[in-house]
Amino acid sequence: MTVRIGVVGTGAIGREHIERLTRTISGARVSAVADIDAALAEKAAAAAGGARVAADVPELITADDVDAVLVTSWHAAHAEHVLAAVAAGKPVLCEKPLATTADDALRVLAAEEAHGRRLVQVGFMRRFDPGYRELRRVIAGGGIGRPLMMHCAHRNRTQGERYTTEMAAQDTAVHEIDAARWLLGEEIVSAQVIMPRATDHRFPHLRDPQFMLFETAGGVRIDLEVFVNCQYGYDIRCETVGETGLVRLPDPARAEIRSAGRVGTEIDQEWGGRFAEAFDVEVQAWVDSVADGAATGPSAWDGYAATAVAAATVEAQRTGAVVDVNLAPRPAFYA
Ligand SMILES: NC(=O)C1=CN([C@@H]2O[C@H](COP(=O)(O)OP(=O)(O)OC[C@H]3O[C@@H](n4cnc5c(N)ncnc54)[C@H](O)[C@@H]3O)[C@@H](O)[C@H]2O)C=CC1
Ligand SMILES: O=C1[C@@H](O)[C@H](O)[C@@H](O)[C@H](O)[C@H]1O
Repeated sequence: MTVRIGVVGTGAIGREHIERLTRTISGARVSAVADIDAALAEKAAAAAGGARVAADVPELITADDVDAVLVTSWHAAHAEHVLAAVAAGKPVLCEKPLATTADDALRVLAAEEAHGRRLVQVGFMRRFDPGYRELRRVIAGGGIGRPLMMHCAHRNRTQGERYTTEMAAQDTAVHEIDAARWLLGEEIVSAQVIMPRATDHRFPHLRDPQFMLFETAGGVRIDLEVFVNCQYGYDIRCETVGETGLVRLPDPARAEIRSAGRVGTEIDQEWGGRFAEAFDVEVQAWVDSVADGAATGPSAWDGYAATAVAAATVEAQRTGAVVDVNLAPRPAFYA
């Protein structure tokens, strides 16, 4: 079976996923695309080798030539697009975040549960990265004893003018929020944000960098530096300290260069390069799950829990206080 995919949003990651689906992934093809920017949609359709441009998003989602939906629109539109896919009974891979408010994410949970079968996978691709998988194996296997603390950093080279202070939580930190929940097997119960001196290399409206502090239900403390205009590259760090040792995310394997009196390796510049393998594995697993008729991977519950923590982090940015995260009870459907 070839899964026919409709892509909503043909910006940066939409185009990367279209190329991936067209050249790398087996068992799928992009049959239709939609974007509010018609010129971008036309270009993406051509790159997909003959996909059509849908009249609009609802037409794409309900079309007969679309078996499954890939949502790569802006974060604030995700919940609406996922709800439309669930209403049409179609599997959907939604780039993170699932939503920007906990209430919107809860609407997705309710709709999926009413449908009666899992349809939603959220694009937390770190769960498919070999380094993160190794971290999880070591922690779950007791290799560092009981985890106590986690130190993380999420650095982007630069961010454009559209990027806001809130997005540091909703769009950027949400990766580490999900990864911490997944690595530790515990929910996050509070968030706090401390603002260091701001870099001059940013648009004036943005607070950058930010220190975020989280606590899990079991008392693990997590510190996360989000610095999205660090200038030097795309740098993702994660170290978990346990009672008997620590485990640290490896840098991706890169050849060692010795030249001009120095020894070193190249630093990735963008997310697309750093997580290329993880994206390939993630999207292939999603396509396979659609063909098998049984959703796997990060669920709508994971999307909701991460959104709720990110929303508390946005409140903490504004107030400077420690903000509690009060998750709704986890439905048996997501056990
Ligand atoms: N997993 C990861 O590492 C990454 C995830 N993302 C996520 O992917 C999403 C898209 O990010 P980018 O591609 O960087 O943004 P982008 O701005 O380059 O592309 C988004 C596209 O969606 C379109 N769009 C927005 N709202 C729409 C609507 N209501 N209907 C139809 N089209 C709409 C825009 O016109 C634009 O072409 C974001 O949620 C972001 O968080 C982005 C980059 C990396
Ligand atoms: O998901 C991503 C972007 O949306 C986000 O804006 C960046 O900060 C992240 O590094 C990238 O992985």
